[in-house]
Amino acid sequence: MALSEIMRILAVAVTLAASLTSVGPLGELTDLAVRRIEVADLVAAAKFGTSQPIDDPAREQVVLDTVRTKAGQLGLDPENAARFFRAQIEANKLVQRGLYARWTEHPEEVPQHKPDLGTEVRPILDRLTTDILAELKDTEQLRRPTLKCEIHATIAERSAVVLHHLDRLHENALTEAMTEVCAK
Ligand SMILES: O=C(O)C(=O)C[C@]1(C(=O)O)C=C[C@@H](O)C=C1
Repeated sequence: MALSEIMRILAVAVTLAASLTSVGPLGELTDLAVRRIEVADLVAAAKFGTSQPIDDPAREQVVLDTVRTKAGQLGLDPENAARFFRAQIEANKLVQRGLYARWTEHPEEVPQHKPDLGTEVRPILDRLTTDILAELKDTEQLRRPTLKCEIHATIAERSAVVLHHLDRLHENALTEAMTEVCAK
């Protein structure tokens, strides 16, 4: 097979992989939870080796207040939305703690680039808040405490682990993040 042919097939494969979402009606919401978990790596990189603690209750309050306000504007139950985001925050902290432990033991794995929390990382989390709320709205009818929802959540979560090549730390964080998905 000619090299140009191989390159063409590779390009198609990469495009397909990039456009894939996790499986089922909760796939997109699950992928957004994964993105938020992956941003935890940046949060950890920003904070590690500084005096800024992993737990920042004031920032959590800001995140959750924003969630309640925007959820209300979308016609979502503000407290349910806040509960979902509390799980996202717990998942984020789980990753940060895991990476701190890893980097303390293996300092050579500490990222070279230290992003700025305020100007680089939190704006990404803020954009994800908007995207996640829109997806919570889109999946509102399905997300009830039913077996059907639990099955879709499990399918989406399992496929996300494979699709995004999550290691055990990020897989555990995703499980944490999805605890409230069917608890409408
Ligand atoms: O913004 C931070 O400092 C974070 O660590 C992120 C985050 C979050 O998930 O939104 C997680 C833990 C903190 O307590 C506050 C917020």
